[in-house]
Amino acid sequence: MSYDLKREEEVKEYTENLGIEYRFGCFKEKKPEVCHLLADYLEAIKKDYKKAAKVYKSNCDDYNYPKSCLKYGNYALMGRGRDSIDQNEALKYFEKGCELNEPVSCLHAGVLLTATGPATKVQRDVPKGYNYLKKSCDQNDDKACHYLAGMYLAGVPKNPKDYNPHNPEKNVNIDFLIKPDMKQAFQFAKKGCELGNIYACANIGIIGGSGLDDPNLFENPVERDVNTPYGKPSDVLLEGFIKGVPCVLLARHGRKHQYQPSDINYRANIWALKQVGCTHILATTATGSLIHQYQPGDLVVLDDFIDRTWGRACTFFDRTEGGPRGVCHLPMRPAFCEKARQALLAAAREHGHICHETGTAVTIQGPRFSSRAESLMHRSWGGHVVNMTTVPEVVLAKEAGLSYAAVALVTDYDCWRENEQSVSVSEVLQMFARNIKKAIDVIVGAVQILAAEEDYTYLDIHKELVASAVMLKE
Ligand SMILES: CSC[C@H]1O[C@H](OP(=O)(O)O)[C@H](O)[C@@H]1O
Ligand SMILES: Nc1ncnc2[nH]cnc12
Repeated sequence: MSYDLKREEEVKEYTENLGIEYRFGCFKEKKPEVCHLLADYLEAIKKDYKKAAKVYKSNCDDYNYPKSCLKYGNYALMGRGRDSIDQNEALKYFEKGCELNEPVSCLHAGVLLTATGPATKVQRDVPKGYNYLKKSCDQNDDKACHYLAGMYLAGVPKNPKDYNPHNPEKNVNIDFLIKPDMKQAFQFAKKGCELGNIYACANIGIIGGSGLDDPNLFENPVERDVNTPYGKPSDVLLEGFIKGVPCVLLARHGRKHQYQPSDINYRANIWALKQVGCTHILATTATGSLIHQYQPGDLVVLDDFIDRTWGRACTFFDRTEGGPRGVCHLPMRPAFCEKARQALLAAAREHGHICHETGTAVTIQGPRFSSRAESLMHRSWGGHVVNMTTVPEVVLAKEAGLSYAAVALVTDYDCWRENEQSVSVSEVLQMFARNIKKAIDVIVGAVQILAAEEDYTYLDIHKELVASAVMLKE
């Protein structure tokens, strides 16, 4: 029989019949999956939580139906369909659901057994709770993986009262049931992220340029030696957390600054960061100023570039084995991700650093600096700063569908000003060293801002743009 669900009477008749069918399947045919549907029906259509609770409970007790155990556990936790809240009763049902391999039950059992605080009525049992959480994460529950990452990140103290959440250095001598372990934390966060939990992701790649080749951004970083279809990146990746956000650090020129700008494997650098799960890249770059107003020591959040490089591999779409297929004609306006740019700017402002909102970088081939005539020409073209690395890095990050932005530190006035010495390496490095704190403040602040963002749709837009730019003739 078919129903016209636009007509009220027919909707009523349909739902009544549904109830009859479910009752029959549950009580007469004794089918646990139908009993669960009946309880859902009582809950959602009839809003009869007492009856729903009864059906979930008996379907768990008598038929061992895992989803009903989870549901009844939730009812006990919320006091729904019952006279009161009972965390221990909830735990009993979550544990049973977990033993029946229901991953969300494992998550809830694990959280109840490991949680602390005045509202907790369950006897804390961290090893047992850990096993439940691990089982849940192994069964691909993203929240359990994220929760485990948090446990390893901060460590789980034997006595929560000993723990100082505001001053982690004070915790080094306390007893831990689970010791802080960045490697484990990162692995769980990464899995949570791969399973689609954006809070576990916010995997931000940081490319440190000249002067920031080997910064001490993480406690206990984990080194990862990776390879890509395009070869090796400039150095190992350093994985760790910045204030709880999983990040990956890469030295653009290598940690010993062993690669000059045109020898950097930009493709491998970007691919490697994407490969380990980065959704964003924040980069630093030391730059010469091409205008009076941008003074040495200032920061500039780049918003455009002029490409004066040659011979650098500047696309992933070149039929490399393991790389993408097709021909990619990517629009370059805007060149940088506006969200990431705004995060850098906001972080600079928060710290009170002078930071220019926009800037066009002229990227020269190097390794030599510009001649005076070139410098004057770059000025006349509308360039604001000059460096040697933004191209093709920004282009490749965009092709990879990543959110990329760069903060430039002005280190010199290049060589266009009358009666002034030309730029030199020592000037660049000295200036960067004097201002390194600014660059670090901005990166660390932007990481926090980007990770707190709840709407990640802009990342989909980056990916869609790439997809729409590819001509596939295969
Ligand atoms: C060390 S002077 C020139 C060098 O500095 C800049 O490096 P990075 O962009 O990696 O910070 C500039 O682009 C040149 O590569
Ligand atoms: N003047 C300059 N030209 C090119 N790259 C630079 N990096 C820092 N200063 C620079």
